[in-house]
Amino acid sequence: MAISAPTPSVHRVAVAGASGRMGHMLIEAIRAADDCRLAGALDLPSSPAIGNDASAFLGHASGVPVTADVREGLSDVDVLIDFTRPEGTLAHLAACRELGVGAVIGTTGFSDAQKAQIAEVARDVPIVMAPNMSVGVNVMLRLLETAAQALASGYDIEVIEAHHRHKVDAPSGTALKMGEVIAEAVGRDLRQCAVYAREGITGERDPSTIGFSTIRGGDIVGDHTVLFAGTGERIEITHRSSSRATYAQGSLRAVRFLAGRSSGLFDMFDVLGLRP
Ligand SMILES: NC(=O)C1=CN([C@@H]2O[C@H](COP(=O)(O)OP(=O)(O)OC[C@H]3O[C@@H](n4cnc5c(N)ncnc54)[C@H](OP(=O)(O)O)[C@@H]3O)[C@@H](O)[C@H]2O)C=CC1
Ligand SMILES: O=C(O)C1=N[C@H](C(=O)O)C[C@H](O)C1
Repeated sequence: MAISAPTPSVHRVAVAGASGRMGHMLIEAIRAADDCRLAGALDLPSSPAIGNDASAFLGHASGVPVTADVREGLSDVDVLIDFTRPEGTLAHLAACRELGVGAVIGTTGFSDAQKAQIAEVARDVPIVMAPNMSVGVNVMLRLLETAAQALASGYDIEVIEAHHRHKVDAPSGTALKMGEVIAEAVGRDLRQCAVYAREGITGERDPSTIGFSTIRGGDIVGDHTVLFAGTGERIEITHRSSSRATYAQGSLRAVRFLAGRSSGLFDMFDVLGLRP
């Protein structure tokens, strides 16, 4: 990890997916932060927000128009925060690489090949990527490691997640990360042991599996429970988000973390000092 430019006092931040649920939350959080300034706002050409002031929804003028021109949107920027879709994030990252702009990636649903492309871009620009930017979820990931090591045999492990009706990927990126952390802690390979659906005559549960259940409905912001079900007892570890503000605040912590870094792929364990 190379150290380059001095840490700027005000971080110039662009937001991709500027009119999405997280885009709005991020623009609001940037406005409230003394050390960050909105410096770019990207959205799809089909978005009705194109050409409007990015903060118009707050009844405020930031002076930053929403644009579909990625290079224009990144022309005066230190870090891009991207909560969009995998194909959008990858297109934005190509421009970040060209322009030397860092990235905070919250988008979920990447394939392994797409994750490898992101790692490749991180050789040239600094990137924080995490399926969940909240402090609580990242602390829960550490708790899960401990619990899974202690409960590796005799306990059936199930990951249950619930999200709003608009979510397009399943299981959530957070649920998958929880599965990965648990699988590693108990010495299994998630690609071999994950069970994503059950229907019909499934047979008895294979104790080496990690099961996933997905609920979609209403305006649920994001709930994750990991169940360790033994004989005569069960442990449930749950995180519930009641506001997207935690994701936005975590993203701004990631922006600050990237200042002065010139390359490397990091996650929220690095940002929050939770790396073992
Ligand atoms: N890491 C974390 O902490 C969190 C991660 N997420 C993840 O962030 C992502 C976005 O979530 P959310 O804000 O709820 O979603 P929304 O659908 O509300 O917002 C997505 C935004 O991205 C735009 N967009 C869609 N496709 C593309 C594309 N191909 N290229 C560029 N822009 C695109 C949308 O434009 P349009 O509306 O015009 O389609 C919209 O502005 C999801 O992957 C979600 O799982 C969400 C919350 C927390
Ligand atoms: O789409 C969402 O809303 C969320 N997505 C992330 C995920 O897939 O884990 C994080 C959070 O749960 C909200």
